Order: sequence, then structure tokens, then C-alpha cells
Amino acid sequence: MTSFAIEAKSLSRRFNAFTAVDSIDLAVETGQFFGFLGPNGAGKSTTIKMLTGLLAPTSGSIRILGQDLISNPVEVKRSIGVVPEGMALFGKLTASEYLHFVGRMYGLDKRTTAQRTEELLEFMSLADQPKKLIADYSHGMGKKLALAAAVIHGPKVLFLDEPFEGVDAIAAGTLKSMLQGMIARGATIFLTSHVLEIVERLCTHIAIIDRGHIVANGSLDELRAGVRTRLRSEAEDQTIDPSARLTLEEIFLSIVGTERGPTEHEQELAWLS
Ligand SMILES: Nc1ncnc2c1ncn2[C@@H]1O[C@H](COP(=O)(O)OP(=O)(O)OP(=O)(O)O)[C@@H](O)[C@H]1O
Repeated sequence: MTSFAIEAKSLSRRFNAFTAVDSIDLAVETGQFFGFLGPNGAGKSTTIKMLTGLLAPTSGSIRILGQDLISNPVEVKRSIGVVPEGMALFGKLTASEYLHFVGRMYGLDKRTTAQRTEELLEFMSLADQPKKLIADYSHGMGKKLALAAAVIHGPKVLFLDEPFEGVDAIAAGTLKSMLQGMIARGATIFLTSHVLEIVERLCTHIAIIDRGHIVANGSLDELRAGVRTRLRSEAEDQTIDPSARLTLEEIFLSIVGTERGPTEHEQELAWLS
């Protein structure tokens, strides 16, 4: 039997009359590196917030590692790590104080917390200014700290909303190897990112959400085959050679970017010099 680390059924979220996420189904197998993509405003952050218990769904069900999130929120939250949109760090603490606080909150003993805090600060290159308050951190430094806090308890499932946004190339490389190491040791990772080259390199499975609906779901090869078949049958996009190996960017644009192609944009804002 397939074991799912993340399972959502008919998941919806409305904000007043607006439906941000519309009855989506997701099934992420244990050990998968799952990329959740979509245009701005498609519903990615709303979905991640629901999957991690930060936002109540309007309807639908969520199971994480086989446990119902709504009825077992504490147990589920113990087994997952999250870097949500906006991060929510405590500005008046130093990074070390913050990681100690988070580690203890997850129930780690003092010694383990201290050891992991030191290792994580070193790993994220945040150890050289120990007295600096988080409020004075740059955006990228805050992101790295949020990631360190999300993994200090060794979560089995990690949810990351735009983990590479604002992170420098050196840190991105470090972060990629950390995530790949977690996958090699059996964790499951669910991430959103607009950096499609990174998603293409890291993720084994991908879902694309557009205006609250899942419009593609599968392995990269399955998505590629689907787009290629459609392009062959419709011969709709002359800019893509259907026999070529499609990049994730081409797949993404073919699925969600077909309504307004780049040539249409060329005619617009003509007053800009
Ligand atoms: N609290 C809220 N109240 C009203 N509308 C909201 C709220 N949160 C999100 N939305 C709307 O829901 C839709 C989906 O937003 P969401 O943040 O999930 O998009 P996203 O895919 O993460 O976008 P991006 O890539 O730009 O971060 C958007 O239209 C957004 O304006």
C-alpha cells in the first residue's frame, strides 16, 4: 500500500465570496521532493497554510503522515517543519536565543538544543555576529534563520514557502544540499518556488495550481509527456519544438501561460522607453 506523507481531499478556502483554493486533491508519497507551482495569487501560500494548520480550510480533509490534521493538530505539528510566507520571527531575540526557544518548544533537551543551534548557525553562516538581534537581520538572513528553526527538531515532513527567495547563491547551494540530504534520509519535502530551474533540479514530483485549481500533477516526465502530446495534437505553440526536451519553464508556461503570450506583451506599455 502506498504511504502518503501528505494527503488533502477536496480542500477549499474561501475569503468572503472569493474562492482562493477550490476543492483540490493532493497526494504526496513519503520520500518525495514535491514542487508546488503556480502564478502569483494562484493559491500556493493559502494551501501551504492549510496543510500546516496555520489556516483553517473552509472545507475538505488533510492527513499528514496518516494523521488527521484537524483532530490531531499538536501531534501533526510536532512531526512537521514549516517556513511559511512572512516567516514570523521574534525580532528582539538573537538567532541563538530564538533557536534555543524553538528547540525547547519542540521538546528537545537543553544539550541537544544547544548542539543543534550551534550546528545550524554554523551551517547557515549565521554564527559570526552572535549578538545581532533578528530585527536587524537582512531578509535573506531571516530566511536562513527561519529554515534553521524549521528543521531543528528533525521533522519528517518539511513545508517551505519560497525558501530560495532573497537567499544568496552560496546559501542556496548549501540549502539545496541540506534538503537533498533530508530526502536521502527519508524525509518528505513540499515546497513552492518561482525559481523553476531549482525546482527542476530538486523536485521529483510537481503540481501546478492556477486560480485555485490543480491544472497539472505528476512527475516531471509525466508533465513533459502531457505537454508534448498536447503541442503535437494542437500544434498551438510555434515557439516550442515538441520533439525537444522541454524545460520546466516551458512546461509551466505552456500550462498556465497560454492566455497571454510574450508577443502580446510586446505591444503593451509602448510608452515606456
Ligand atoms: N487573508 C486573505 N484575505 C483575502 N484574500 C486573500 C487572503 N489571503 C490570500 N488571499 C487571496 O487568495 C489568492 C491566493 O493567494 P496566495 O497567497 O495563496 O497566492 P500564491 O499562489 O501564494 O501567490 P504568490 O506566488 O504571489 O505568493 C489571492 O487572490 C489572494 O489575494
